[in-house]
Amino acid sequence: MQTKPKSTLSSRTGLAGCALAVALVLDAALAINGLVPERAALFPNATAFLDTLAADMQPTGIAGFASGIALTLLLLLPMHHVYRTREARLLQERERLAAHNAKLVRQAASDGLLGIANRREFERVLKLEWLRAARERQPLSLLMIDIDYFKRFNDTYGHQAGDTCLREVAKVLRAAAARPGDLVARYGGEEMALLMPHTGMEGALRMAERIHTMLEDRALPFSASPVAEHVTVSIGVSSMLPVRHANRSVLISQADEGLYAAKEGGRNRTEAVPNLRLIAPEEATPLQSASRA
Ligand SMILES: Nc1nc2c(ncn2[C@@H]2O[C@H](COP(=O)(O)OP(=O)(O)OP(=O)(O)O)[C@@H](O)[C@H]2O)c(=O)[nH]1
Repeated sequence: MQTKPKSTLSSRTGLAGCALAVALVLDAALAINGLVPERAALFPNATAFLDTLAADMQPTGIAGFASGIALTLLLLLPMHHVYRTREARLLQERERLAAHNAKLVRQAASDGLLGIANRREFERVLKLEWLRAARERQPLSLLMIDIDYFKRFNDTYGHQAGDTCLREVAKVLRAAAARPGDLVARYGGEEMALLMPHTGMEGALRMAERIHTMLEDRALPFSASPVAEHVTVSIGVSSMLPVRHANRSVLISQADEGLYAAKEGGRNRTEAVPNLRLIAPEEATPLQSASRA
């Protein structure tokens, strides 16, 4: 004896699916037989096939509908898998390109030999920091650092040793300038620059002294140097309170002047030309006026 299937959601859905399938098949059969009779004569086998299919669909019921679902899933699952795999591959590729792009940006901004910022990056950051300092009414300082008698160093030890020396000095500068906003850059040849936002003349002079001390401790041998047994540098310092529309190149030219004075004064030393106050007096806060007095 046959038991009646329980009226569950799945059996009702199965029946609905079956009814839909039958309806579709009958509709197709009617279309061939009724709507286009002259053409139906050309497809007697098709009509017979549809009749058989419609007849077959009825007794199979839920099983027919389930197998339809299974067939659909069998087709959809591999498609889903292909889609997910392709999506994962695209994500990987996007991450790889982003990393490569970041590397290119870093390379474009840094000096290939020393691994510090290059001149172009220095100019870019100087512009930003100048405007920021003007907006925030904060001092901006710059050290221009030049290795003493570097031509003689190259002549004595060779160019490769000269390159190593440059790298070591750059390392010392990076170690000395520990604040996140500080920027160490190769300004040209054996001349390097250290830009220090939020730093006044006093802090800049302290930083210069720290560099001399660290180089003394590092003691890179330079027996042919007329000023010491080790590699030394001369440093020019400039520090100012920028205003937005003033020419920022004055920060560089003042540091250059200081550097020239340090060289003239015997090298292995720091010189600073008097602080040029670029901030307009009416813009200064009482605190700044006091610190500048
Ligand atoms: N090895 C090496 N040498 C460089 C590099 N860039 C510049 N130089 C050398 O640095 C030297 C700079 O010499 P000068 O400008 O005459 O100055 P100096 O000999 O350091 O003398 P003072 O600065 O007056 O103490 C030159 O011999 C350049 O060839 C570099 O990337 N590698």
